[in-house]
Amino acid sequence: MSFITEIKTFAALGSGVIGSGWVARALAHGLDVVAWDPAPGAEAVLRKRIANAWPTLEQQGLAAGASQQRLRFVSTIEECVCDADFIQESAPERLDLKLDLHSKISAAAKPNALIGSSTSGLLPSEFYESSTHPERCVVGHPFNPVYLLPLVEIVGSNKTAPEAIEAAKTVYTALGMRPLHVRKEVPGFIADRLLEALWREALHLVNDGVATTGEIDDAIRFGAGLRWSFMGTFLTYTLAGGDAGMRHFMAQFGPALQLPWTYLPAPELTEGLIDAVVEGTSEQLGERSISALERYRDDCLLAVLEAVKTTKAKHGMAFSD
Ligand SMILES: NC(=O)C1=CN([C@@H]2O[C@H](COP(=O)(O)OP(=O)(O)OC[C@H]3O[C@@H](n4cnc5c(N)ncnc54)[C@H](O)[C@@H]3O)[C@@H](O)[C@H]2O)C=CC1
Ligand SMILES: C[N+](C)(C)CC(=O)CC(=O)[O-]
Repeated sequence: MSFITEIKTFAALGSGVIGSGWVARALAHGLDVVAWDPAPGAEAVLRKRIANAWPTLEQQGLAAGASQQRLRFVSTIEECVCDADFIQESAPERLDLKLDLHSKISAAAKPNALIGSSTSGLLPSEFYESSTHPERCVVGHPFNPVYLLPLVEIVGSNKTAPEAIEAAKTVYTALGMRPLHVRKEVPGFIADRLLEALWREALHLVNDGVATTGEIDDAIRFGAGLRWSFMGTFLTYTLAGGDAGMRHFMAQFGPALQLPWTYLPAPELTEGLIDAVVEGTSEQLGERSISALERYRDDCLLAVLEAVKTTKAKHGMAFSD
């Protein structure tokens, strides 16, 4: 089985937060992009989002021929996918919607064009159930902002060909990403399972009046958040065990896992909790607009990515090591 891995035309279905991020990444990599989104006014919103991200992408370095003008917005699913070499769906997270959409996308697509879904947690065996040529269908779960963060989790369904996983790795790598194959099809995959555990505990802390949303964000951004950009929890805790390493760490801190530090089940999403979270984050946002905050986030991420890259190079490591 062979799949297209030399991509000239990238199709994006759904152009919200994530779909627009894919479009920006693909355009910055010098591809032609065809996009479709059924919402009224979606094209204008998409072009505005791309324009907001473009200065960051220019700073990072555009591929030869990269241009915002190479985006074509079309009015049907079929027009969007029929000539595409690679297809990425970023539609709302609803099983019924994705099932229907993928049966239409896959019927109109070239049979050897890979199809990726941005889903954060739906299972590909379920929503690719009625797809044509399901052997080329995968999840390609990205992280926001898609045009800067390299991680993409690749998850196959029970019908995905192993060659399609390898081909998807090739395509996403060519788009400047760092693919991670999630070998078991589990809800939340790897990354969201971790992020959700943190998010759930954060909501408990707000709900219990222990901390405000700003204080919790401070606890992340001045501590573990800084080291997470270059070292994961397992290696970090190996260092926390001193010269004796992880075995000593487990002996010293393992028993704390039995203490009631975490709640595990999520708190009930009462109106009170929702208000506390919305009010807390509005205060954190202050007078800044969402696009100003996006530009600020992008500048910080560029600086962190550059610093990590330079430092890894000093240690003889590639960025993806
Ligand atoms: N927002 C996030 O942080 C992340 C979201 N994802 C995943 O990306 C996907 C999209 O999420 P967002 O971009 O956040 O949502 P969004 O709400 O920002 O965008 C969804 C877009 O899909 C469009 N849409 C509505 N019906 C559609 C249909 N039938 N076909 C195609 N498009 C349709 C909407 O008009 C909207 O523009 C979801 O599967 C989500 O789980 C993945 C990673 C992160
Ligand atoms: C909130 N979310 C589950 C949609 C988040 C993601 O899937 C990844 C991210 O960008 O944090």
